[in-house]
Amino acid sequence: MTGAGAAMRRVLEARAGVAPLGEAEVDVLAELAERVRELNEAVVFTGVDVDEIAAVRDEVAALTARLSVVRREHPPLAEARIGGMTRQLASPVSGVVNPIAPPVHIQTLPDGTARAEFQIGPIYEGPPSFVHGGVSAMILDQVLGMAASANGTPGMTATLELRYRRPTPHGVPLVAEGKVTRSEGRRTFADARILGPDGQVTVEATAMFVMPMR
Ligand SMILES: CCCCCCCCCCCC(=O)SCCNC(=O)CCNC(=O)[C@H](O)C(C)(C)COP(=O)(O)OP(=O)(O)OC[C@H]1O[C@@H](n2cnc3c(N)ncnc32)[C@H](O)[C@@H]1OP(=O)(O)O
Repeated sequence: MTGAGAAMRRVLEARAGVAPLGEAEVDVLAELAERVRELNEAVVFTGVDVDEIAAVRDEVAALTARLSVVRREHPPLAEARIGGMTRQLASPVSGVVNPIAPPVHIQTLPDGTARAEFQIGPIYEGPPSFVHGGVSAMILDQVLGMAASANGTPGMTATLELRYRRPTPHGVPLVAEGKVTRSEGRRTFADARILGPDGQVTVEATAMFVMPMR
């Protein structure tokens, strides 16, 4: 087997026998990830002296060693179900147990819209006081992908076109929403956007998803 479809099928088969995380485990890992997000921001913004930074560095290394005593072979794609959708716990965008995820909690509505109300912290800054354009793209890709999945036509992102209309501020409430516009065979097209706190569109996106065959 070759291609993305075959590769993903192989991985899914390998993971098929792995028990999903229980809710208690998800909850405590999500709390740990939240503490690490706070740590990430503290690292970026700390003003303590060099000796204190070195001491914290060593403590963090010791904590990493403790967690690594037992290591999973695959990221936890726990199949806890919310609103009929599989939760991607380790997603770098929406995964609650992934400390590099903002995270953005995306819900799918009965009309097929994927929607998230979220806030981006200052460590995702690109231009001063605004969200990095790549971070906006990442969030929109995930929203679009979830809309495609909710439509019953999931796929790999084949194209993603962004139009940055206005800068997206960080540290304020934002909304991302997307919906499938049409589906043709293995191809699904969807539109999405990010809205600022004033309700104005900051970024628009159009994507095409292709369900891989090979
Ligand atoms: C579970 C909970 C929630 C889940 C929610 C999940 C959300 C996840 C969101 C993030 C998703 C990602 O990051 S995905 C990762 C980033 N994307 C990738 O890595 C994709 C890499 N590319 C690929 O693997 C491949 O190129 C594919 C799968 C896109 C297409 O390969 P393929 O399966 O062989 O398809 P192929 O026969 O070539 O093409 C099929 C049809 O689509 C057209 N087509 C294919 N690619 C393109 C293209 N880039 N631009 C235009 N058209 C294209 C072809 O012309 C053809 O049209 P016709 O001849 O039929 O007319």
